[in-house]
Amino acid sequence: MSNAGEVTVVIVPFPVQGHLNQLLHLSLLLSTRSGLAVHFASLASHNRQAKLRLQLQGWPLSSLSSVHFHDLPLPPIPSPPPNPHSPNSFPTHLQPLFDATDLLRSPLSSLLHSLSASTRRLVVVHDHLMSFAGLEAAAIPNAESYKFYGLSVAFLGEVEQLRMKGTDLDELFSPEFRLFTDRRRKDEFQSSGLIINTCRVVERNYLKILARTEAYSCVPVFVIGPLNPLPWHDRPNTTRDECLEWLDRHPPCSVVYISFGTTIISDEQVEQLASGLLRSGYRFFWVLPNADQADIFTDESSSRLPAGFLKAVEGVGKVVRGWVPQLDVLAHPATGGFMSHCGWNSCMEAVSCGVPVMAWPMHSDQPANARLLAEGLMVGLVVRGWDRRREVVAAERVEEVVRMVMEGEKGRWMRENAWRISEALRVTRNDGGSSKEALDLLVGHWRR
Ligand SMILES: O=c1ccn([C@@H]2O[C@H](COP(=O)(O)OP(=O)(O)O[C@H]3O[C@H](CO)[C@@H](O)[C@H](O)[C@H]3O)[C@@H](O)[C@H]2O)c(=O)[nH]1
Repeated sequence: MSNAGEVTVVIVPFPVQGHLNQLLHLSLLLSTRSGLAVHFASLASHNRQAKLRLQLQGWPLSSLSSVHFHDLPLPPIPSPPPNPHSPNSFPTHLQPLFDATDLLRSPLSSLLHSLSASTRRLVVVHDHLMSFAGLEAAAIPNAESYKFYGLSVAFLGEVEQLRMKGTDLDELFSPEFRLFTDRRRKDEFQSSGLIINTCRVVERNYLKILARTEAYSCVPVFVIGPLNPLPWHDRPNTTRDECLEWLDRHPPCSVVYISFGTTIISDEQVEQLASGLLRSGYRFFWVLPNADQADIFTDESSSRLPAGFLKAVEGVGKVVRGWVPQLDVLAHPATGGFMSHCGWNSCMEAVSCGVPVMAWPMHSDQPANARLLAEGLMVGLVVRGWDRRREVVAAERVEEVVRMVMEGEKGRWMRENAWRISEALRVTRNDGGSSKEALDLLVGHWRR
C-alpha cells in the first residue's frame, strides 16, 4: 500500500556505521512493511556506505529501492586514519566528520521544506546526535519530529545519573566529543516522541526506571527494537558469503567469533589476543578491519597480525580484514561465543541469535552494555573490567575467558539464557508482541 502524499517520513542518521544501519533498518521496516514514503538523508559517502553494507546485514539489495536516498552536499572533510594508541579507543579521528555535520543543517532544511509542500504530514525521525533536524522540523507547520536512540536504556539512565552527580564523562568519550554533544544538546527541541531501539525483553527494569526520569517522562516513548532482521523469520535469500562456507566445516557451537565493530585496538593488544586464541586451541573467526575512517572508501591500512600467525592457525582460525555478514555469522550453528566490544548493535544481534558474549567494552555506552549482558541478562562474561580499561589484556586472560564460555558450566548456562532471550525476542516482533505493537502504534499515530 503506498501512502505517498499522505505521510512522508524523513530519516536523518548520524553518519557512522553503528548509527546509520539502525536507521536504515527502521527505514526499510517503514517502507516495506508499513508502506510509508521514506526518505533517508545523509552525506553521499555515507549513503553509499550504508547501502553497500546493508546487503550483508540481512536485507536483500532490492529492498533498497523502497527508500529514497538524498545526498546532502558537504565540502570535502579530512579523513585521517584511526589512532590505535588512543587511550580509550574512542574514534577521535572521526571528530572532523562529527563537526562537519553542522553544515548539513542548511541542505536538510531545504529538503524538508520541499518535501513538506507535497504531503499532508512530514515526520522527521532524527538520530539524537542530529538534534538540529528537530529544530528545522519545528519551523514547518505540517512537520513533527521524533528523536531516535540507538542505544541501551541502561546507558541512557547511567548518563542521566552521572550528569546529575556532576561526574566527568570524559573517560567514556573524548573531551572534543563531549563538547560536540553539549553543543547538540543546546539545539534540542521538544520532540513529539522518542523512539528507542531496545525492547522490554532485554531492558524491562531499565525502562521502568527511565519512565520515572524527568527527561524521558514528558514525551511518548516508542520501544520498537530489535530493528535488526531476526535470523529465524526475516531471512531473505541473500547471496551466501564465503566465510559462512568456512563455518559450515565446523561442528555446532565450536567457533569463537571476534569482532570489535568499527573500533580499533593497539598492535600490542592484537598480539596478546592472537596469542590467547592460539593457546586456547579453540576454532575462531576473527574480523580485524581497520576502524572506519570518515570516508571508508579511503582506507589503505595493512594487516597488523604477528608474523607467522596465520600459518600457525591454518584450518583452525580464520582472519578477515573486510566487512562480513555479522548477523549470519552469529546465527550460524558453528558459532559458539562472541568476543565483542559491546556496541549496541552487536549486543542486540548477539541476543537475537542466542550467542553468549565475551564482553570487552572500550568506550561510550559499551561499559553499560557489557554490564547489562553480564549482570542483567546473564549472557556475558566481562573480559576486562572498566576499572582496568587502560591495561592490555594478557593472552592468559583471553585463553581463560574463551575456555570459560566455550566449555565451562558457566558458558553452558549463559548459552541457555541467550537462547531463551532470542526466543522471547522473536515473539516481541510478532503480532501481539510489545515491539511490533509499539511500531504499529507509532505508524498509526503518524497516519491519524
Ligand atoms: O564486519 C562487520 C562488522 C560489523 N558489522 C555490523 O556493524 C554494526 C556495528 O555496530 P556496533 O556493534 O554497534 O559497533 P560500532 O560500529 O562500534 O557502534 C558505534 O555505535 C553504536 C550505536 O550507537 C554504539 O553502541 C557503539 O558504542 C559505537 O562504537 C553491527 O550491526 C554489525 O553487525 C558487520 O555487519 N560486519
